[in-house]
Amino acid sequence: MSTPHISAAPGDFAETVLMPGDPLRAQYIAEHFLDDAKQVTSVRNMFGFTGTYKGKPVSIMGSGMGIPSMSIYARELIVSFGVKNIIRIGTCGGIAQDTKIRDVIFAQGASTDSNVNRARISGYDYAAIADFGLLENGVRAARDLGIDAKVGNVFTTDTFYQADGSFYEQLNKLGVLAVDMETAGLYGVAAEYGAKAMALFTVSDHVITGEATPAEERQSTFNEMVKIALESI
Ligand SMILES: O=P(O)(O)O[C@H]1O[C@H](CO)[C@@H](O)[C@H]1O
Ligand SMILES: O=c1cc[nH]c(=O)[nH]1
Repeated sequence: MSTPHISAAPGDFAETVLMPGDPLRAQYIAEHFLDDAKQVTSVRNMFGFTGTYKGKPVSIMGSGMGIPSMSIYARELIVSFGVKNIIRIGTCGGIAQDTKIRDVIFAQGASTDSNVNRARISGYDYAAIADFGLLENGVRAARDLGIDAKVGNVFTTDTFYQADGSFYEQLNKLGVLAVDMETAGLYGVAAEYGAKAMALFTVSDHVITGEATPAEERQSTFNEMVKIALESI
């Protein structure tokens, strides 16, 4: 079976798919964390893999950057490949003062400057939220691993390079923890097509203080988040 953006056979994807933005991270996770991983799609180099983690089937696939890219893959995975749970594992920019680089953040809800969710309900605001069960399992897995993760509202933006940095101060005043570029779209697609979704991130940089994770540390902090996501399944 093929969709415009995924070339795989029926049954090639597990019911649960972990989605980092970067397809090479998907490959890294498949190679380092899964048993018996096999590549199931590579259209546009958006690699997808299926294997097992502690005996449980799981797939990993890149989402690309931004709501449009994530929405295409999430919709095709759910509607055409029977995927039931999508867990985004990404990086984010910290906003809240007590959000530090390397922290792990769970997106309980995702506000956005995108119009995609309003378009789903006649122009009204839609509260894009994580599936509670996936969120609960994720937070529990983090606790069990001794990782002090934060849980709260994030902001999904279409604009990585904001014209006016004071925008982040407004988000900060409203208690928004961090910024990413896919989560509100993922939560909307999952709701529309009857699947479950949840997102967690590693803070790679702080958009107010300018602090950033040194390149050599990015992999190890990223690994912690992957472990949380896999243990939560
Ligand atoms: O690390 P990923 O998952 O790609 O996530 C973040 O990084 C990208 C921007 O650099 C955006 O996709 C943003 O959401
Ligand atoms: O979307 C993102 C991800 C990381 N850092 C940012 O500033 N934005």
